[in-house]
Amino acid sequence: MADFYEDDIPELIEHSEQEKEHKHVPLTIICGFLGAGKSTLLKRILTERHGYRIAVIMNEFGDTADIESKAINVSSPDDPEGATSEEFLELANGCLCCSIKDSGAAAIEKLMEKKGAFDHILLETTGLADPGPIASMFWHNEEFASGFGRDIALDGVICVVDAMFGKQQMEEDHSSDGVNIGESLRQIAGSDVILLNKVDLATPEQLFSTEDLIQKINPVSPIHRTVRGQIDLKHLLGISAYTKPPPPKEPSTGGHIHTADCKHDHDETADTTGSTHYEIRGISSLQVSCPPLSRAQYDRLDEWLRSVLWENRIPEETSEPVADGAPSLQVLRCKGTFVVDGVHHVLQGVRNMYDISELDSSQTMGIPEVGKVVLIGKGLDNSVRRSLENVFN
Ligand SMILES: Nc1nc2c(ncn2[C@@H]2O[C@H](COP(=O)(O)OP(=O)(O)OP(=O)(O)O)[C@@H](O)[C@H]2O)c(=O)[nH]1
Repeated sequence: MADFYEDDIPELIEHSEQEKEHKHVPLTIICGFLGAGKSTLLKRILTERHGYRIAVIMNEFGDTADIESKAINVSSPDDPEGATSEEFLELANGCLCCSIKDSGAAAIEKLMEKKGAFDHILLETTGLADPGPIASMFWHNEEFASGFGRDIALDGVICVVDAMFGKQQMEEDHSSDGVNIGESLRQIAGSDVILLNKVDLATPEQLFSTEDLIQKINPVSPIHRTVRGQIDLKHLLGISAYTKPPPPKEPSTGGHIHTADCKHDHDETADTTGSTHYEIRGISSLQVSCPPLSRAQYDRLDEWLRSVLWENRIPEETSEPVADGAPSLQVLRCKGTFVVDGVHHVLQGVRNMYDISELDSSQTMGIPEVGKVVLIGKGLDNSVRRSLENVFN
């Protein structure tokens, strides 16, 4: 799959009224660390009675050369051995299992011919570690959206993390050398929900320290502790992560709230504005409070985002800072909510695409006037934080 950074600068997307009314099938991407429990989660979804009609695509996506055939034996009364699950298999619980030896795009095209037989698509990205390019494809890719993709809407990205080995996997990620961002870190950064799975095998200290690390990388996405992927599907499906404001941060299941009394490390700096900055192995996250904005400040914020997301530089810098051939400032994911002239807005971004939409008053209950902007990526140091804060001054 082509590197998104090599593509031309995209246009900010405008949505027509007709497009807004078009009924889409939501799609959820599942990524996760090796052996973390992705297949176990999918098998559970395919075999349990949950009342959802879900189509699951189990395949390596986007790689037509060497497609991994994923052996999940899904049995049903008609097919006790799961022998025919390599094509389409309609299961007793209403799920549609789609495990075809074909490119992911073709699989989805075939699936969409059965539109109406299911109401949600789950896509497992087995061999493809970084969910970002796939999320970009389903989210506002004009070329894709003019084909069968126009019937699909990206609902969210889920990352399954091994509670026992996840921290070690992140710390040993060899590609996180300061220039390239490690794959496991990209998965955490690009996800909207994180399942900390296999908690039955981990010690309380392992759970806390792994959650702590995940939160440093991605401070906005909820973390749920699971055993064999057991979780109410309402936390995974229908979350509208790309249209709704980021959820208020809840403590992970298990209830660990970070305080000054914590025994484990918090490599974070906080200032009086409520901004926080975390950094680990080449990837960092930046969270900046956003006061109610005037129209002029909003325009400045839009300009700032274009500079950072499209040109990999803050406006104060005249050229893109480069480290060993790669931009030293790169944003993988951004989210935000803020008020402009009394109207709530939501910012969503995947790599260098972003979208700012207005919320109507029915959606703004409980959302505070003081908003926030969260960026996750590389090179998000104090100069970036100060530059963003200047926009609000
Ligand atoms: N004890 C325990 N074992 C689990 C849990 N979840 C999954 N497993 C086991 O862990 C192993 C790996 O699980 P999979 O679901 O195959 O993991 P995966 O992420 O699909 O693996 P890859 O596709 O190879 O990356 C299997 O033997 C599962 O039975 C859990 O919560 N607790």
